[in-house]
Parts: sequence; C-alpha cells; structure tokens
Amino acid sequence: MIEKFIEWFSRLPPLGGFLSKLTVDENQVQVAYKKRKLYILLTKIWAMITFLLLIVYNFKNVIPSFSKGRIIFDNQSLYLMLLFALVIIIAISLWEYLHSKYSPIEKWKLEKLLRGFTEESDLLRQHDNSFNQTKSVKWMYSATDGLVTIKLMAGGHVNAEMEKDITRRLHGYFVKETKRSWILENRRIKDGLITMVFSHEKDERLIIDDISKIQKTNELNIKLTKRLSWTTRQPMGLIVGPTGSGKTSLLKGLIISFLASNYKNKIFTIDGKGAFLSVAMNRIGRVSTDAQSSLELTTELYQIMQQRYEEMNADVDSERDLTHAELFKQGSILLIADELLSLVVEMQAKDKILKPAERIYPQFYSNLMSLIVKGRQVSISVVVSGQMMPASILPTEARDSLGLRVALGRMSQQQAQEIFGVGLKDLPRADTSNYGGLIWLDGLDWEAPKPFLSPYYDDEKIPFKETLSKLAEAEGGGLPQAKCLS
Ligand SMILES: Nc1ncnc2c1ncn2[C@@H]1O[C@H](COP(=O)(O)OP(=O)(O)OP(=O)(O)O)[C@@H](O)[C@H]1O
Repeated sequence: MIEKFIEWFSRLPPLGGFLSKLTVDENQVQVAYKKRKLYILLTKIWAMITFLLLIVYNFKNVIPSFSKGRIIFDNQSLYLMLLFALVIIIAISLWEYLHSKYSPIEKWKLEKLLRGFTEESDLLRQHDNSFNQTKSVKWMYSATDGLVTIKLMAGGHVNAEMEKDITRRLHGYFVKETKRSWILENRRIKDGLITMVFSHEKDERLIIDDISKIQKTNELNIKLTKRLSWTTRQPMGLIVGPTGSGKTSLLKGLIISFLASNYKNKIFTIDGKGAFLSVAMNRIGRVSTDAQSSLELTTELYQIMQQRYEEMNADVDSERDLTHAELFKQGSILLIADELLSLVVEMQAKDKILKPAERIYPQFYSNLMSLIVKGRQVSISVVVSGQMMPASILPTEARDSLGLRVALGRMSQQQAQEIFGVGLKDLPRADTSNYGGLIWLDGLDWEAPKPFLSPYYDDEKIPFKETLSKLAEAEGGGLPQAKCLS
C-alpha cells in the first residue's frame, strides 16, 4: 500500500526530469471497475452528507413550520453541497482529461499510454486474481528536454523474442494512440530492463555561423547537433571519411567551437598532408606537418600532460576526482591529428634508415597513445582523423579509447568494422548525401551508432582563417607555449 502511494506520488510532478514509477498489475477493466465503485461511493457519501446537513439545518424549522402552518425550508446547505459537487466534478474531469491520451502534459499522458500498452500487448497474460497470483510489470519513465525515457521491467513475463520486439510495438502503439510522430532515439535491453528513448522531433543539424552564439564552457562541451554534444565523457575522438565527405568542415566546426567556448583553450595541430588545415592553424597554435616536428609536438604535449598531472597530484590528500580544467580553470587542450595515415607512412619510411633507438614512429606512437589514454583527467583531448584508419596505424585498443567516433560519407564493410567494431548490416542507415554519416558517443548508453548530420559550417559568415585570427587575438595572441599552458 505504502509502495503504491510512493509510486503515485512519483507520478505527480507534471514537469521536470523526475523518474515516475508505475506498476501495472490490473487490467483496464479492473481499473475502470474500481474507479466506478469509487465514484459511486463518493456520490453516496455526498448524498448522505447533503441529507444530514438538510436535516440538521432544518431541525429548528420543524416547530415553526407546524405553528405557522406552512413549510419553512432552509436550502442554503443544499446549494452549498451542489456547488461543492460541481467543483469536484470539474476537478475530476480535469484530472481525467490531463491523465488521458489527449493530455497536453506528456508525463501524465504517458501513464495512460503505458497502462493501455501493457494491456494491449498482453504483457500481463494469464493474469488471474482468482489464483491469488498477481502478475505485474513495472514502468519507469521521465520526460525532459524533448526526450521521453521509458524503462520496462517485464518481470520475466515475456520471452526473449518479445523482449526485443516490445520497443517496436510500443512505438507503434504510441503513434496509433496519439497520432503524432514518435522517433525512437535509443533502445537497450540489459539485465531484465528494457530502456527506450523517444522524441517527437528529429535531431537537427547545427549551423555554425556566429561565434558569439557558441556557449562558453569551462570544460569540453561542444554542440554537435541540436541534441548531441561532445563532452568530457568522450574526450577522445575519431573522424573518418573519404575525400569530399566533409571531414575538414567538421574539423573546422569543432576547432572554432572549441576555441570560442573558452578563450583559454589551446589547439595543437598535426596535419599529415600539410594542406589547408596546417596553413590556417598556424594562426593560433602549434602546427606540425612532418615526421620530426610531429614527434616534437607530441613530446611537448606529453610534457604538458605530465606537468598538469604534477599540479593535480600536489594535493595528495584531495579526494576529489576532478579534471584539470575544473580545478585550475585554465582551459582544455585539443590535439588534432589529421591525415594520420600519410604521416605514419612518412615516419615509417624515414625509420627504415634510422637506428632502432632513433626511430620516430615508435616514439610518436607512444606519445599519442599516452595522450589518448591519460589525457582526459588533465583536460587534454585528441581527435584523430583521416580518410582511412587501418588497424596498422590505430590498433583496436587505441580505438576503444576514442569515445567520439564519426564516419562521414559512404562506408565499406571494412570501415564499419574498423570504426564501430560492427558489420555494416548492424548499422543504421545514414543519409550521406548532405555531409552526413554516423556517430557514436560513449557514455550515453546507446545500443548502436546513430545517423548524424555534421554541423553546417558557414564559411561566408565566419571565414575560417579570419575567425582563427580573431580568436587568437581574443586569447591574447600568440602561440601556446608549454609554460603558459600548464
Ligand atoms: N559541414 C559542412 N558545412 C558546410 N559545407 C560543407 C560541410 N561539409 C562539406 N561541405 C562542403 O563540401 C566541401 C568538401 O568538404 P570538406 O573539404 O570538408 O571534405 P573533406 O572530407 O575534408 O575532403 P578532403 O579530404 O578532400 O579535404 C567543402 O568545401 C564545403 O563546401
């Protein structure tokens, strides 16, 4: 009983991200029957009270009525009770409407829908009270920021096949009952819990056309679409796409957003092809385009990482597990390694004529891996990008540490495996016609990568090189040096 009351209470707040709980252990007919009984009981109580009040208020009128020979009747209490009944009827009707499938309050509407679905999909099959054996399913749901998250604990009533099919059926039921669009954003089945996330509107492409609109943040937090953001949950990234798929434009968007989100942020760039990116990035940060300077650049960054760790560990007693940017408010550092394949090929060619101890690639690789594996805590992010990312240059262990993965353009079976670790048939279809592809973000409980529309970078409104120069001025101009970075 207390549990039911707590559940009922959890469903009361109409807004906010509170998790509401709903245990369904009765079918709709039983619920309607109970409700009808309750209404009949209330009506009877009302009639009794009205009658009693009439008697009490008119008791004093009995003798005067006899003596005057006419009935003296005080109907004030009757009017009051009628008014009271009217208010109650309006309140109940409003409550019923707000808890119906037509309700404008999403959270309250969900209760009705989930009850309806439980019944329609036969989740409580063989439910029979006569055996004193109440079967139940538990729903938990919340609705915030346009996302409806629903969790179902089916309590073992459904077989594995049906468990997989429930999301599709619930989706269909919602559309049928509400006649509005529901988009399945995510689904996950784990440990007897089915989690489904729905929205009503498709995620939208972001337009980067004004740096003043970019949200200022202390830590890494960059919007990728209207709904998705790149955050400290996935500080390391991988962007793969063939020529013309929009890789450079996506990098441009990320770079501008990163720099504009915090004027203390710094960028280091490795451009394996020594093309557009390196020329542009020279305005604002350290850039390398060849084997030797790339090794130096990663070594410098590695030292900065060590230095930042020392600063953080100075307070050995601290129990707080914070990042460097949170603790010291000195911004984050981003290393962009574009066209890594070209660079690695060059390094390996050079290494052939060097003595083993002097070889560049092993040292470069070791630096890069350390940064990828250990950079997060000290607010250093790494984004590796290229047309291809064969396992020979980025082994699976390293790839697993890259929490943001974007594949732009058409993908081959091999690339699907390389980037997302699954076959093409297990990936959703992506619209690649308009600089789109697929995205994976760690830490969001996704079951599979999602279709992704790269932010539209408006080169006319914010010309890349010019904007970088402006941002360099805002930063106080100049190249990041190890000493001023840490
Ligand atoms: N997100 C985007 N916003 C605006 N324009 C884009 C976007 N993506 C691609 N484009 C347009 O497509 C062209 C090619 O894109 P981009 O240079 O980013 O591709 P790429 O994959 O980096 O190719 P390459 O490897 O040859 O450099 C750009 O010049 C730009 O006009």
